[in-house]
This record gives sequence, structure tokens and C-alpha cells, in this order.
Amino acid sequence: MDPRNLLEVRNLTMRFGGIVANNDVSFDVAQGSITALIGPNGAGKTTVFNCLTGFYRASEGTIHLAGDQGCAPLEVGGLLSKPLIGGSYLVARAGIARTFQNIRLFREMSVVENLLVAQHNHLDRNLLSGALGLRRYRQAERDGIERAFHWLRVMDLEEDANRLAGELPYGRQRRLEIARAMCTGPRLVCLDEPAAGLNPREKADLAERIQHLRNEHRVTVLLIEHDMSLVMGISEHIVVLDHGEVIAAGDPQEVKNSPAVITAYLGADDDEEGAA
Ligand SMILES: Nc1ncnc2c1ncn2[C@@H]1O[C@H](COP(=O)(O)OP(=O)(O)OP(=O)(O)O)[C@@H](O)[C@H]1O
Repeated sequence: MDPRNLLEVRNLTMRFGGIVANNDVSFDVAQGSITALIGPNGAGKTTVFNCLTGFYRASEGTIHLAGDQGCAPLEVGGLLSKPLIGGSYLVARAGIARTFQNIRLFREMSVVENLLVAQHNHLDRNLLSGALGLRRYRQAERDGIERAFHWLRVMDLEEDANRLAGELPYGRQRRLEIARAMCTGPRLVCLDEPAAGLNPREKADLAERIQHLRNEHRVTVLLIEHDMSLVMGISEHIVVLDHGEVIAAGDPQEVKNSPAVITAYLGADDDEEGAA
């Protein structure tokens, strides 16, 4: 594995019966980069995310996540050969977190509770120490709450801590989803259309926050997004999918000028025209 990369996807194919959602997809995500995965509707972007995060077990191919601090690389492809639910749980432990195209918060829980539930991996381990020594267990609980408030502050949601998540305005729910993903301490955060439904001011704010996460909190970002000004404004590397296949990859300028990309977008729906 190239030491500059955090993630290497090789020859990923995902079939649903006769439908080939991803066909022989290969790409890299460099350590510390903001990388975007774009393409017209139905191109296979979310399916790639679902394979990366263990929601689907890929039909073929491998996904390598670099080891932490020089440890041996972790083969997520190996983990994903385990059953579906175990897959996503193990992937979270490996250091990948995600948000969803359609917000999936616990709407009936408070904002801070959403962040505490997200940390169940840490807290589960400490249940054992709960049985063995109360002090350690309480410390783990305090750490969890502190971590939750840290990310609420970073995402400017502290004042909403005790509100029900489902009552937050839409833009704040989107920020809460990112805070929840960050709470798990990921090395790679996968954001699925984080700007969907946001107004222009909220989109500009989101772009700054994503850059802040990468610059100040050292997380690598993989982004699916239809808003091309956001993608072109913050990504160093862009991978373009069409009909399940990678048709181009490069920096924003290269992708903008790629004839294959222009053709793919001109052939797509009206609302995507001119996006590339
Ligand atoms: N669970 C599934 N079962 C059957 N087909 C699926 C499944 N998930 C995705 N597909 C199909 O795979 C293809 C790619 O879908 P996917 O959601 O990955 O595209 P996308 O690029 O994320 O699209 P969008 O931008 O509209 O969200 C589509 O034809 C879709 O219908």
C-alpha cells in the first residue's frame, strides 16, 4: 500500500442480482485529503460508501485502510467478508465513520444522547470495567460526555445539547450527523451528500466546517456531493463514477475538463447539466 494513502479501493464490484451497481472500481484516498466521489444519479456512489462502511459485502474487490501510526495495513475487505452487522461494527472500530444521504438521527433522543449512543464502542468495552471497578467506569462515562460536548462545540451545537434531535432545524441536523460521526474518533469520515437541502449560506458554512475538520482535527474526508461549487471549492482529488464505473479521476481542473465527464453530465437530468 502506498504510504501516502489512507484508503485504497481495488477492483470493487457490487452486484444486486442482475444490476451491477459498481463495476471494477479502483481509487485512492490520500492521507489528510478531501476527496470527492461524484457522478450522475444512480452512478453507484452510495453503493461504494455502503461497501466501505460494511453495510454491504462487496461481490468482488478489496478495500485497504492504512494502519494507524505505522501499524500493518488493515484489510477491510477481509472484515467485510464477515456478516453484515458485524461488518459495519468492525469498520467503525477500524476508524471509518459516515453520515447518510437521508439524515438518520435518533429523533426522539436529545442531541447529546445521540452523541453518547454513537460512542457505544468505547462504552461497551468499559462496561466490563464497570463490573470490575466503578471509578474507571465513571471516568469512561465522563470522557464520553466530554467528547460529546467537544464535538458539539466544534459544530456550534452546544446550545442545542438538551433539545430533541428531531426538533432541530434541518441544517443543524446535518451538522449533528457530522458531530456524531466525529465522536467515534474516525481517521476517515465519509459524508453522503452533506449539502443536500441546505441553503447557500448553510452550504458555505458547511464547506468551511469540512475544511476545518480536515485542517484542525486531522481527519481525512471522503465526500459524495452533487453541489459542484462545493466539491470544486474544497476537494483536492475527485473521482467520477458513471454507470458504476470510474470514468475520470484527478484534481478539480482535470475533472472539469475531462470529455468523459462532460458527456456523462450532459447526458444526465436537467438539474445536473452544467454541473461538471
Ligand atoms: N440494495 C439495492 N438493491 C438493488 N439495487 C440497488 C441497491 N442499492 C443500489 N442499487 C442500484 O444500484 C445503482 C447505483 O445506486 P446508488 O444509490 O449507489 O447510486 P448513487 O450514485 O448514489 O445515486 P444518487 O446520486 O441518486 O444517490 C442504482 O441503479 C440503484 O438502483
